[in-house]
Amino acid sequence: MRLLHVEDDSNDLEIVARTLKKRLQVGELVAAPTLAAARAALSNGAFDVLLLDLHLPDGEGFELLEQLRERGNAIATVVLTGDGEEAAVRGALKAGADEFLVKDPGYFDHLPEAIRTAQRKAANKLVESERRFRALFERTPSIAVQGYDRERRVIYWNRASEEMYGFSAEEAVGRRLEDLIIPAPMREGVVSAIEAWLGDRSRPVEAGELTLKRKDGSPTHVFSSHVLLDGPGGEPELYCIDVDLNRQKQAASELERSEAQLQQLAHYDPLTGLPNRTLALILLEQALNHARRHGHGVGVLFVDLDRFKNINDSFGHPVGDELLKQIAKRLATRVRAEDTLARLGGDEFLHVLERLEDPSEAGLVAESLIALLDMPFTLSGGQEVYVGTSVGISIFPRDSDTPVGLIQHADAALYKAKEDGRKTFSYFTAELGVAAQKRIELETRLRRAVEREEFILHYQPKLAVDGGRIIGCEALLRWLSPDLGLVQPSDFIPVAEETGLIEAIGEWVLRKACRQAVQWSRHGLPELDVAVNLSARQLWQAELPVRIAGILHETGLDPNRLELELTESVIMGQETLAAERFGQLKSLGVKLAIDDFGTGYSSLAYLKRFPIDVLKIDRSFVRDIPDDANDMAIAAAIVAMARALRLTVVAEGVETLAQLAFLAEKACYAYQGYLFSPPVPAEDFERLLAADSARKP
Ligand SMILES: Nc1nc2c(ncn2[C@@H]2O[C@H](COP(=O)(O)O[C@H]3[C@@H](O)[C@H](n4cnc5c(=O)[nH]c(N)nc54)O[C@@H]3COP(=O)(O)O)[C@@H](O)[C@H]2O)c(=O)[nH]1
Repeated sequence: MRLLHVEDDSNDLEIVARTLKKRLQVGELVAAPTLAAARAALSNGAFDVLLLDLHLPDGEGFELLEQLRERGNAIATVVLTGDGEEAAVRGALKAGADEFLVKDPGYFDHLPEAIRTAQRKAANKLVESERRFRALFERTPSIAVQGYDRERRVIYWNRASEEMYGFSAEEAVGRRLEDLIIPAPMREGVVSAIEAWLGDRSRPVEAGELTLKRKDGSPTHVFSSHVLLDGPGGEPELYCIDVDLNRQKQAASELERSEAQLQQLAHYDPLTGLPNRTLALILLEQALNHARRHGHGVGVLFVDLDRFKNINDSFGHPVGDELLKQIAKRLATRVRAEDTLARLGGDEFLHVLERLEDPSEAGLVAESLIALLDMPFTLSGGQEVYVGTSVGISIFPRDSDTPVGLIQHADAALYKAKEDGRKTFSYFTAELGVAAQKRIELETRLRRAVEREEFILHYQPKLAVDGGRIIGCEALLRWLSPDLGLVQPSDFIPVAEETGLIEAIGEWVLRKACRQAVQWSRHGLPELDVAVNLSARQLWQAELPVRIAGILHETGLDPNRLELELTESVIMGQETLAAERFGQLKSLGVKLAIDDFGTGYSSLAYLKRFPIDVLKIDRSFVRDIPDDANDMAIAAAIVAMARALRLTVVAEGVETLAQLAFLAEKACYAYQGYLFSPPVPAEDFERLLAADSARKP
């Protein structure tokens, strides 16, 4: 056993030496009267036991304990203290001492026992800390720890090192560092840096990024840190701690990728790849700033597809998506490098024209976009579909100087373009702004009206031209608004259509009319047909047939007594889809009527394609009978055509006896109009019906 006794009292040194030689197997006992002497002794060789007086002429014993701890030196240490130095003892034990002995008069006698206890504790501590650190090093993933002896031979190689460098611990232990993982050009430098460190501990090998090599020769990027420790017997051991930068770089690039993905999702429409509304607003803001600096205009084109919803509802969303992609691609062919094309959502696109010299340029672009989308699209299923386009235009700085304002105004102009008959464009005007504001207010009120069911139905009788008996009625919607009073359908149905509220309202109308017809029958009145108007949006609702079937079932109305009125314009340009939808409705057993006939195609071939039961002559052809020969000819032709096709023909808007006489002469089957009665509330209609049924045949 080698023992170092650090003590400045020569008397004590002598007695301790004598005592220990007698009672312990001490091979060598080195006395150090100062801390400096102790440090020198420790650097010249390893000791098994340290006896340390805490108060020395050149400092406190704690300093030595700290130094030993830093170097990982595990000498069994007994501190020698004066009486009453409990705090110092606690500090020494904390700093790494294993045992203490108070220097009272007989303390020499207790020294051997204290040394043995310290040795036992130090050994246990070593075993325990070794176990902990081994487990830690072994289990830490992606931190490779390797230990090397003075000759740079591997003495320790943890699991992460196996993974990082490809050598198993078995393969690595005993081999030199430079032969394992150091690329040839670095070898000399690494060896000399380590040699220098071993020779002078104040010149450590710097930590840093290195490119080392794996077993298969491939490079690996690591951040390498190094420590020099005293091994058993005081031999230096070099430990390298390498962090895998490949993984970190991979993680960093994954993070970058996710961030880019997030950016993409936040700013681009995933379907078309075009900028979305958020990015469109940002780009428009930039365009406005640029325009302000250079004193030119910006055109904002709100592009909206006509009847896209029909395609979505009829062919399904995947087909709708495919079409939108094709539309986006086609639109993109007209976008100049400095301009922006964005998808705002649904079937709405935004085209921003920068460097606008004159507002008329925006109109020219709008015209070309409308023509571009007017050409058919061929879907992957082979279907050829047509979509019309309408465009609303606003101009910076004339109409607004904010992105939101410009988009809102372009939207208001779009509304006007749609009103003007679609496939057209319209510029924003101040009057449109007022109209748009009014529309928004109406929309808010209408939403409330749906929730509160502020609607009622009026019924207009349909009469046989021959004999004048009531053969049916048309249910016509009215809105009893608490703020606006009685609102006519022409004042709110377009907004209900635009906003989709018509779907809920239309369902209410159907249910109410069917229920009413059943109620009249229950009151003993004749069983009449009841006609209900269906809007375009309702017709293309995918679930419409199921809904109607449900209402018929729920109310108990014979399907044959329900007549669905559709205008010609709903069908125009959508003949294939319409034929399919009409077939579905017909299979429910209901009747189908074409309303406002004569205002659209009005062709025989077209009529033959659809399973129609009733033709209604638009009142514009009836109004000027008997003064307008042309209208009379048209009305007569429609009656003849309907009869040839065995369709029931009904003339609308009959106000005079002359009109009725004309219709009778042409053998028109039925009529409705103010001549007999305007649309009236259910109770009034019931009275009309009761009076009619009381009439003699
Ligand atoms: N989708 C739905 N649309 C509906 C519903 N209810 C009505 N409507 C649509 O509103 C349009 C206007 O309806 P309304 O103001 O009720 O006008 C009807 C009659 O009052 C009017 N009429 C009837 N006879 C005469 C007449 O002799 N002279 C004259 N000037 N007007 C008359 O015609 C309208 C009925 O027309 P039609 O529907 O074409 O048969 C209306 O056109 C509906 O489209 C609804 O529930 N859903």
